[in-house]
Amino acid sequence: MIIAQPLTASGFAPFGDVMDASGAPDKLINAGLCGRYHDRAQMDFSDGRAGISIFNAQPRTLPYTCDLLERHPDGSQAFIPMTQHPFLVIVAPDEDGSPGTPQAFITKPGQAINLHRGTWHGVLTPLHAPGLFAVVDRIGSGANLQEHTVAPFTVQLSSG
Ligand SMILES: NC(=O)N[C@@H](O)C(=O)O
Ligand code: NI
Repeated sequence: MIIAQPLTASGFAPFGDVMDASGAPDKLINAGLCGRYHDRAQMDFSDGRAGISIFNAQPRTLPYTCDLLERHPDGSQAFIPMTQHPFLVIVAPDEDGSPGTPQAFITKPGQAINLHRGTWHGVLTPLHAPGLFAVVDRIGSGANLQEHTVAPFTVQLSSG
């Protein structure tokens, strides 16, 4: 059983970026009526181009069982929730081309993530309906997908 930890930029740094509107904005724009949290994610594509898609994903129940991790060798992948619902993020370090020990995070409402290119992760895992997300990732040739079956593990939100 893996207990999901609150998502923080520092905790997630080995895997990707956390984007949100917390703290002071980097810029005030639009006559001071809008805070811009500027350039908060490192997009990276080996070729092709960046594309924006909308995902409508089925919510999962907890405890969540994961038996597959994947990664995108040719590009980063950002998941930007279109609701205030928290969602589950499962990632793992690479160990000689295979996923190492997985880690799970639970987002706070309003947090978005950008998985760095090649980061092992579980597929998008909403916990509440609607599971609506804007997704920014690579549009290009080839599958840009490496999947790895893992020994099934379960994820829960807290030990309580
Ligand atoms: N398949 C797809 O576009 N999405 C996955 O990569 C995912 O991480 O959810
Ligand atoms: Ni993915």
